[in-house]
Amino acid sequence: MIELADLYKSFGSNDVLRGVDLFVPKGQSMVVIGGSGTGKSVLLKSVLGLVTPDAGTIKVDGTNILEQPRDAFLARFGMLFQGGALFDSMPVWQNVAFRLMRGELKRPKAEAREIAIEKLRRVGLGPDVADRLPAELSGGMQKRVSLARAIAANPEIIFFDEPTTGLDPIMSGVINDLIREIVTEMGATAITITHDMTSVRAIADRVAMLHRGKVRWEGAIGELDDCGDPYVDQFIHGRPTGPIETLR
Ligand SMILES: Nc1ncnc2c1ncn2[C@@H]1O[C@H](COP(=O)(O)OP(=O)(O)OP(=O)(O)O)[C@@H](O)[C@H]1O
Repeated sequence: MIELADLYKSFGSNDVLRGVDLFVPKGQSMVVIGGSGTGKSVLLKSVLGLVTPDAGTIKVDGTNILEQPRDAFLARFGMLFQGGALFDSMPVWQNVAFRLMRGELKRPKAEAREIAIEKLRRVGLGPDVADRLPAELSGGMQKRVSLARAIAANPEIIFFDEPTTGLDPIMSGVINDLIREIVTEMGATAITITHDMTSVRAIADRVAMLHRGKVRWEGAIGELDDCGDPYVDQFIHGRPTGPIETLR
């Protein structure tokens, strides 16, 4: 369970988060939508400890993680970064096993490799991929490798940052389905940021829309289309006119 309460963050005069409240029940998949620059990444980075909020609390299973050393929390956590963020000079299996080869989760090398190969299989990649370099793979395959890395340490909490950016619609569908399957299978609590409405529908149990530094609407995916909020309605249909101001 992840609970953000009254979260504030400004950069100079730019008030990005202005009292964000968000509750993600254990084992549920929350997708955060909202226009460019509304603070979706800042929100995720706050939970990760990469950004320090100015005010508010972030509780994971009831503990305010802003007051705790972050290491214990990060060990329970997996992340699929936008763009994949693989290490070019490392073979695929070492990318997948990265966190199993150092720090708190360290395993013997042979075991780490075995886990990496098993996770690669889970995302539809054969053992032949293990010793290749990321640059030798297609974008879709790299995304699968990143997904395998995100789940390598069997995390209880997973964040997906724009998981389908740069992929063709079919590969996006494959990645969305994999994310949904894996989150369900692992019983993980997930937060995904995306602009891709197909992803939203494939991945979400619940949806939250950020607008002007607050959660404008939050509800079950089944309620999204008929939620009656004009901001949500404009966003999900991609209408250039409506209450959300746009630069033309
Ligand atoms: N480290 C930082 N220093 C200064 N400003 C920042 C920093 N990180 C984010 N911002 C600002 O915070 C605002 C929100 O950025 P953020 O990346 O969270 O938006 P987003 O909703 O994820 O957008 P997109 O959908 O385009 O990725 C932007 O105005 C951005 O310039």
